[in-house]
Amino acid sequence: MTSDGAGTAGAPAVELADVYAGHGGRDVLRGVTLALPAGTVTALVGANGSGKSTLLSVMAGVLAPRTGSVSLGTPRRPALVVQRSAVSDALPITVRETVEMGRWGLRGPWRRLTRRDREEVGACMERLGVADLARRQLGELSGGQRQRVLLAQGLAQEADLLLLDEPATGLDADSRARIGEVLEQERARGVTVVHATHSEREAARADLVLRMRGGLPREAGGALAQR
Ligand SMILES: Nc1ncnc2c1ncn2[C@@H]1O[C@H](COP(=O)(O)OP(=O)(O)OP(=O)(O)O)[C@@H](O)[C@H]1O
Repeated sequence: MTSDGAGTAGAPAVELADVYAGHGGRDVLRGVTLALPAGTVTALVGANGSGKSTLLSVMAGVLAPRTGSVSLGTPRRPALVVQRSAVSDALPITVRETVEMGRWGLRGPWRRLTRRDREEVGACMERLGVADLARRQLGELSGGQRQRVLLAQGLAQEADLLLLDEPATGLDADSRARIGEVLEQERARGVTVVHATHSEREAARADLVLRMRGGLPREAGGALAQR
């Protein structure tokens, strides 16, 4: 796979070179080479099990490639927002505490949050429409509410690279629209966004579409489809 737009929209935010990676000794990604331009939105599409989450984990640095290299164009850590099903219902934690955890990478877990941290946490909850749930336990929320809280936590990290695993799957129309707006806002701020999706409509709004098949992103959506 190549990303023809890499030279036109600035330096790559993330580059993979001949990456093989997987789980339990079985490769899911098989020779992935790509460069995603900074400040763009990329949609990752493909069937269940095609490797979208695996690719996001490799970009986030939480899954090491067996071979090949991953380089990020920014010294700041990327923010990875996992699917809500990957987070235990049993965690005794409130919505506000969950979003505050997004600041730990900036402050460290045991340091008091600053006023600016608290303001940013509040702003992120507002953006995702979960501010009125701040005192509720994460485990007692609906799936869609929890997904929005996890995205708020991702935003609170103020990362340059935002990696989202199906952020809008299973959400109602209003919530999907809200998340679409948030992705646009992040892009306008210069953040590079990569999101896995099963929605062709959501994918059509992205600058670049990568279709996972056979362990490779097979298609670049006709190079970088500038909007
Ligand atoms: N932690 C794990 N341990 C073992 N195998 C895994 C693990 N995570 C994923 N896999 C396997 O890796 C393959 C790719 O999974 P991955 O979750 O990356 O696909 P996906 O495209 O994100 O799927 P979906 O659309 O269902 O979320 C699948 O065969 C899956 O069973």
